[in-house]
Amino acid sequence: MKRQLILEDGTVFIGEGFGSDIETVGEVVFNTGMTGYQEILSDPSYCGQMVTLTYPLIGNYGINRDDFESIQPSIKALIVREASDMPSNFRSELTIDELLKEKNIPGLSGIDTRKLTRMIRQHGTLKGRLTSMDAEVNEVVESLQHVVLSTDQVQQVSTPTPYPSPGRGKRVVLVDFGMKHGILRELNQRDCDVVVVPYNTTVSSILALHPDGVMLSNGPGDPKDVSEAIDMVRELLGKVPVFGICLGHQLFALACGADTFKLKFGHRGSNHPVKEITTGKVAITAQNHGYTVDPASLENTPLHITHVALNDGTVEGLRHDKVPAFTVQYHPEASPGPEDANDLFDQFITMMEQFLKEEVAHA
Ligand SMILES: NC(=O)CC[C@H](N)C(=O)O
Repeated sequence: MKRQLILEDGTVFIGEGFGSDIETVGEVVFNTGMTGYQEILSDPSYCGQMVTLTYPLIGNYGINRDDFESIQPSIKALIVREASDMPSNFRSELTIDELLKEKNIPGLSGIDTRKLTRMIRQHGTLKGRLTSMDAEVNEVVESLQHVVLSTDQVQQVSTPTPYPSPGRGKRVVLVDFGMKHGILRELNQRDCDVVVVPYNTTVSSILALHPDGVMLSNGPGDPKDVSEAIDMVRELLGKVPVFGICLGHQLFALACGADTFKLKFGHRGSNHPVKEITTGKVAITAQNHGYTVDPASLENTPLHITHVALNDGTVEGLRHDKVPAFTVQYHPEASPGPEDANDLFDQFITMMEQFLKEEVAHA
């Protein structure tokens, strides 16, 4: 059935509906990955966003059991050029239409996603409503101009209670701001004894778990909306090694006195080159973020930049000068995307080992 995407600037895209037929409002963003739609649509960092994919054919290898990045996808809508209803892959169990119906997520296909992406690149991300053909465009545009998008996405996707993911190696408390499964997978692969905790866990509750290190996960929304986590990170620094990814990186920067701001249209894709400053080494990375750390705000902080984005020069990695803590804006857990930066998890293990040795030496 026909369905329309109405943007806050009055642009209307008419296409074919698939998935659920509910109406929805959200921030429209684009992702440039050529594959990885299953991981993208289940990445909790997209909570509250309608995602358009620039690659034209989506769903052609189906949906499988293994590639989800969360149990309950939280994207508002999926917007594609063509949704395949004839997937071909030995792992495929569902079509993309079947998955979106099951998860109550609406989809729109058959629109010019290149045009939509160019508009977002020109104007910045836009609010939009995906609705039936009955909706009156002027009324929707008027209402979109007043819509305030939610600011509690982390609360919506974080685990409500702690849970273990046992191992025999280093004890890592993983603070879940909307964690992708990939982060847990990387820690488990290194035999870490992981305890996943809610976003608003206090430092004393974290330390009561006797962690060797703390991981700050990725997550949706503006990092400034999670002020309790900023205070928590500040208090944690120096007591235990810290590694942060994406939202975790932004919270670390804010906790150390730096600032963040919203990019015009963000970085979302699987092929973003990032340079490590000390070695000059370039990694092709998976990214999904709308906010970034302001480099000018780092001046009077104990932080230095370790990585930069080669596309636009924005900050991609930070390290604390005095205590064991480092973070990256990109996704070393990949899923989807290249695994070039995977060794950051090994660096975290080394940092925890080093910290333990120093503690023993000082005891
Ligand atoms: N993937 C993430 O953790 C994203 C962080 C933050 N929500 C942003 O958009 O910048």
